[in-house]
Amino acid sequence: MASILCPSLTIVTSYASRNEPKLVCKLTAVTGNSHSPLWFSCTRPGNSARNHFLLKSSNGLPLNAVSSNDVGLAGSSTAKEDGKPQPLEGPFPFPDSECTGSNLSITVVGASGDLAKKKIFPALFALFYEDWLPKNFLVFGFARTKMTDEELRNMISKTLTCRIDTRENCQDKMDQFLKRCFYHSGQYNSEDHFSELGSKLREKEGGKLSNRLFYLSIPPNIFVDVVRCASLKASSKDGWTRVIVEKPFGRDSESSSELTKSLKQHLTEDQIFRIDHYLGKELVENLSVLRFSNLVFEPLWSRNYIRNVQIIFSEDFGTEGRGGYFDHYGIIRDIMQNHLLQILALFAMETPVSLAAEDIRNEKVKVLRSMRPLELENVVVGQYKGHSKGGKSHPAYTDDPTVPKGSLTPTFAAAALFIDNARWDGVPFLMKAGKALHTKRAEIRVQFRHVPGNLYKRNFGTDLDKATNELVLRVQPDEAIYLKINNKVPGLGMRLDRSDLNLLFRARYPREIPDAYERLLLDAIEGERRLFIRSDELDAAWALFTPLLKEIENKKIAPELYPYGSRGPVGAHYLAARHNVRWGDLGED
Ligand SMILES: NC(=O)C1=CN([C@@H]2O[C@H](COP(=O)(O)OP(=O)(O)OC[C@H]3O[C@@H](n4cnc5c(N)ncnc54)[C@H](OP(=O)(O)O)[C@@H]3O)[C@@H](O)[C@H]2O)C=CC1
Ligand SMILES: O=C1O[C@H](COP(=O)(O)O)[C@@H](O)[C@H](O)[C@H]1O
Repeated sequence: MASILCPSLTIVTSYASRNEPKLVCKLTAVTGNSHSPLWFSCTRPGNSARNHFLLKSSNGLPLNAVSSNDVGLAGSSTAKEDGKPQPLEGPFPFPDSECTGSNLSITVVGASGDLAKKKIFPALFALFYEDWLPKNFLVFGFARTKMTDEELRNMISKTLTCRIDTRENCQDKMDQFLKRCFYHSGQYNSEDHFSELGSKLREKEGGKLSNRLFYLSIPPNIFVDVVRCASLKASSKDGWTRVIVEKPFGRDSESSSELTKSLKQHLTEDQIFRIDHYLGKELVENLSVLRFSNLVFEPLWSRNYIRNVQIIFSEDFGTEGRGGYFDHYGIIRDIMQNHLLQILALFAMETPVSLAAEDIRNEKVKVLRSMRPLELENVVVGQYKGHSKGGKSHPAYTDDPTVPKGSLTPTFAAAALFIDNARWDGVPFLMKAGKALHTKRAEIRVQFRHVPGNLYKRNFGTDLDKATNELVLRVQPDEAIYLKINNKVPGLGMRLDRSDLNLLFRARYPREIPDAYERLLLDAIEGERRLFIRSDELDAAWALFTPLLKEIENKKIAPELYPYGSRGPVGAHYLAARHNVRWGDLGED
């Protein structure tokens, strides 16, 4: 029995959040302005647990409703400056509901590129596969490369995968998905070509109300052209238009604010979704849950109990194939200024007023603005050199033909940062990021202070640091949260040992963890901005790093060379030692 009473009852798009149990759908029926919650069984013919309508977004706003912030382009928006959720006032449009038959069109600009193939199309398919996309959706690829729809489908099909636990209908689902994929070839700065795209979108949308999402998976020098052409010629006339922008968002404060200014000539801030895919990673989402929903952590979350925090990123491969891009940016811009700094801000923020996007982003900005300017003496830079191991030889960074000979661009950096506020005064936040290291890993390590007057002091030997508790959030691979504690070795003597209280996600939750791009695409579709970067966050992040980057470049600081596949430059250890810190990842492979 289908129990969605669509046309006869005006139902606000207040959907059960994707984070809530899916078997119960809470619908809000509206008569005039009053909201009367109703409980519906969401059974549909041939239903499965995943076939439910998703009836409330996680920020409490009507899911997929066209917010007044979204409609139209710059100038026509009535967005409130503080970005607070708008009060719920009827009547509400239902742009993505089955009730209105409205349409969602997603255009991947740069569809022929690496990121599109590797991440975006597979993430869209995964969302479709798991029934997260609205009933009427279209995917368009746009790029200069000449391709037919069929060729695009063929290209995409090579990277689609199904969730392990529900493999049965995989091929069917792929076929259904690919039928919704189309391609248009054009120049990125041609209004005519975007006008053609707009016509094709209209034709496929079949006159339904349309919401349009553009994903800019292209080099940054063409962002503004695309936004101009798309907003003039291919934006939605009756629904929302949103644009996901990939990093890099400039390479310093000036270029970043120039980019923001140019984008805002065509879009309102609420239409711009600046993506940082680390914010979409499962364990980064879990950081706030761990802290704010467990009594045992939040009281310890300050200088009173935390000795230092380490945010570590390493890759066991070099810039293979991306040397040209990378040399213009370097590891500080590529990883630290965005991914690691975003994690730091989430880690260190005060409790937000609510989980609403603006409340969280307000707190993150405060952290970024409280940070002490980064000094060169608190930074170590490195670059990998060629190395042979086990009969295999690995090239140096400067062996990459797309990298200028003699390049000083860092492929490794370590930094000590400080937040000059009451909670974190004096606590070193150490960051380390590097390519071509011995392992691939991203983690957050929290080292706690020594136990005052520790009764077991003499059982630890001379190195009390080794006996302090350490909390580790392993973002990847093998997502885990573990806490290092001290315990007694069983037996008649009193020997102490260190063990892990270990939540290994793969063991506890056998289901595959969604890719970060799935979460972020879905959020953009839902209009949930919590995991996207607001322009003032971006300004604060650049304000912190720009003077340091300029100093490194002006002074032509030579990076310390480290062998491909090693643990990076020793300078990183001296830096940590100067702040009485020992890198927590040293003892682990
Ligand atoms: N690849 C990755 O893992 C990651 C990428 N990013 C960011 O995502 C965006 C896309 O990345 P990626 O897919 O690797 O980029 P690509 O270099 O693969 O470029 C994407 C597409 O843009 C077009 N293009 C490339 N260079 C130019 C140019 N100079 N002028 C005009 N068009 C060009 C090409 O399409 P065509 O020739 O058909 O028009 C290409 O297929 C970039 O901003 C990147 O920084 C961010 C994180 C990770
Ligand atoms: O943004 C980037 O991220 C990737 C690493 O992403 P991950 O999800 O695979 O950890 C990095 O390789 C790339 O240089 C950088 O631009």
